[in-house]
Amino acid sequence: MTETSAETTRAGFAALIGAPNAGKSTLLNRILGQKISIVSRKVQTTRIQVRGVLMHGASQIVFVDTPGIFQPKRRLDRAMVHAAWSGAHDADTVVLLVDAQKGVTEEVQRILDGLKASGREGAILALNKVDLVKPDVLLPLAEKLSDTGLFDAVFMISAETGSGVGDLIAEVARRMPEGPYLYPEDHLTDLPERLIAAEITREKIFERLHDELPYKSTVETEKFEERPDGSARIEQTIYVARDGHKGIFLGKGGATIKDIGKRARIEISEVLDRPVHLFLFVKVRENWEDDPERYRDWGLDYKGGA
Ligand SMILES: Nc1nc2c(ncn2[C@@H]2O[C@H](COP(=O)(O)OP(=O)(O)OP(=O)(O)O)[C@@H](O)[C@H]2O)c(=O)[nH]1
Repeated sequence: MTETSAETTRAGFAALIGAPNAGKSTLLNRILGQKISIVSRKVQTTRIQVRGVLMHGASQIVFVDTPGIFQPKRRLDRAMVHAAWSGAHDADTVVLLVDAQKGVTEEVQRILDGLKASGREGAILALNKVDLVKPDVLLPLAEKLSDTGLFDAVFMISAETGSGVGDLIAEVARRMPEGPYLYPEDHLTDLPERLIAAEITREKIFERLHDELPYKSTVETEKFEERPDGSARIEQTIYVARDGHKGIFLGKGGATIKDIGKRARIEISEVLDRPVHLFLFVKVRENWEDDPERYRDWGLDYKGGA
């Protein structure tokens, strides 16, 4: 090696895997200290692999936030699960996040089986949401999971409060392979800003509308213009599956869409760190879930869902 710097640099990929709602997005947002991955109380809100880059000492960790792994039924679901597993497969380190309150559910068991089948050893186990459970529940759960032989480190964390997260990061950093940095040091995410903006609007839709409707819609940033005054002009379309859904998204006198737009604009402007003018449109596009183009936009493999 011709390394001349005093300290050896390390860089690699860490995949966060877990059942839907385990807290992957919350953890990633806490680690990176900025909102980049959509968080919602509803399951399966992460459709794309969001990468965040963290510098920790001389280590650069590229985090991959995978869609929750669940039993897939529809094509889109299958593509998401496929993306989650390939994220884990390509990573240098895998962190399995388990909701300590729920314990080893059927979904968790399926992931354990998948990990075992992949032949991967030495994953990191992070028992999350420890703020919600008593210590006497945690220890037996940690033991039960350790007995699988799949993990060589266990952490008890709360992605919500940050407790234990520092130790987890230090361990991930330690496991990164030696090598040059993969991204510039100040690089936070390789998600293009237009995609971040679309994810934020999608999150506001989830907050404002309930039941199945948000799942049956998608948001795309159609135009993203930097203006001379330093602000950004963003046009987004919310695609809905049926004409009947359009009215619900618009609301009485356009009240619903206005509210979604206002909340989204405030947050997009915060995250992008400049004033934002946001224009939202609602359009019907039947079968948007079966359009290969959309899958590419989300970083998913259309055939992965075949
Ligand atoms: N009390 C508590 N709640 C948490 C913690 N971590 C996550 N949550 C909550 O759990 C819910 C799910 O969190 P997400 O981060 O969206 O979960 P996810 O694993 O990314 O979910 P998918 O996108 O569906 O795969 C949210 O309501 C979070 O606020 C924690 O440590 N403590």
